Amino acid sequence: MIHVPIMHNYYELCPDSVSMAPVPNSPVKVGHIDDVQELRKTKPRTVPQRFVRDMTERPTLPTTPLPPPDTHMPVIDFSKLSKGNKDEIFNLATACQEWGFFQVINHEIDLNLLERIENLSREFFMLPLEEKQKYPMAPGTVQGYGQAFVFSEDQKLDWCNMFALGLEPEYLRNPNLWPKTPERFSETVEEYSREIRKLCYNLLKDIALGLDLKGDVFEKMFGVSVQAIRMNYYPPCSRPDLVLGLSPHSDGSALTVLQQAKGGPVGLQILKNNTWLPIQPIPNALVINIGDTIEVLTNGKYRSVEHRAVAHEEKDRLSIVTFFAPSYEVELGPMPEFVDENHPCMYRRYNHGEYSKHYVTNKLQGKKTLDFAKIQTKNTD
Ligand SMILES: COC(=O)C(/C=C/C1=C(C)CCCC1(C)C)=C/O[C@H]1C=C(C)C(=O)O1
Ligand SMILES: O=C(O)CCC(=O)C(=O)O
Ligand SMILES: [Fe+2]
Repeated sequence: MIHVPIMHNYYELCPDSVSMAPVPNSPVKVGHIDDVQELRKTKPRTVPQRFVRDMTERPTLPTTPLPPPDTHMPVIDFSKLSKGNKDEIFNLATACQEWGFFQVINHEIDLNLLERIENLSREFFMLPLEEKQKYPMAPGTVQGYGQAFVFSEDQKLDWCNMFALGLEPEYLRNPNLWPKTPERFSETVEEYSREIRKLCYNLLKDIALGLDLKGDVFEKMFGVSVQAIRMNYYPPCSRPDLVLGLSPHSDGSALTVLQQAKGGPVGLQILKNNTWLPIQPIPNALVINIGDTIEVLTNGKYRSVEHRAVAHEEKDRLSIVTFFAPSYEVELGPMPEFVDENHPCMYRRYNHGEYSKHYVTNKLQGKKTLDFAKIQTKNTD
């Protein structure tokens, strides 16, 4: 039996993969990070320089009319998957291969639960700053209230406040970071997480079937899966054309589940055919995306797609994101089913705990984090 300590920061978060011992802290100098909600309260017409992106990074903002229908993210009907509908499994496989993203409707999660988590998340972000700062995200760490993925004083900041918690396995939890207000916050997070976990296992089963694998292959492989939740709050910004809500990245998970709060503006954009495509939310649907783990396991057949969030001039936006990943003890690499002479092995084998440590100790920068696992091919030009 392995005993894993309670982990409070990113160095401790991933124990040494061999000894499972925590590795010592390292101070990270990130400079002053303005709280964007507080900045917004002063309604500045200019945004602080630290949020202003270089020209090449500035967003293209959603235009009217909206993009044509063939650029709409696929919609998967979970009630059909539940009945074992082969056509829907095929649609899911196509969505994973061609988009890396899809929206799930009829997901069987109580809409009242989605509404409750949304309301409680919003209530949390609306608390006074001093209250939220009782659960601080320490510099360089990813849990608590603040800005994650900031590692230097000159790094540009996202126009976003985050609140994140590690949920499973138990050792990821830091009880000091679980808010006492709003009331029922913690119980609702627990209930929500159980439902999302079920959805993830079900989707992984259908993803496996769509790949001609056994339905339980991922569940068996993942061991005691890692699960984390992050609430992202994007206040309105007077210059959304200059800032990013969330920097471009792919998710280091196997699957990510994104709930976009009702009534919010379009904010999520995914990189498709080298163009940033805004995603129109479908009411009550959940957005699912393929993370780096599935890209590696399928040897790149299914890819984790780069995405980002943009801010809006007048409206705020709230998203609730679940990251679902294998146990940190699991060794990953392309499955033999996806490697042959036409599909050479593109990723090395590695320990997911090591990948996680690498992921959370580097800034979000497109798909750069996955270089950790890529086998570098020689450039013959
Ligand atoms: C953008 O992706 C993330 O923020 C993220 C972080 C997840 C985590 C927490 C918020 C707290 C507990 C640790 C954990 C790293 C899971 C993505 O999660 C992915 C990335 C890796 C790697 C992973 O295992 O899940
Ligand atoms: O808020 C969003 O739409 C995107 C969130 C996201 O990509 C993330 O938290 O990893
Ligand atoms: Fe993401």
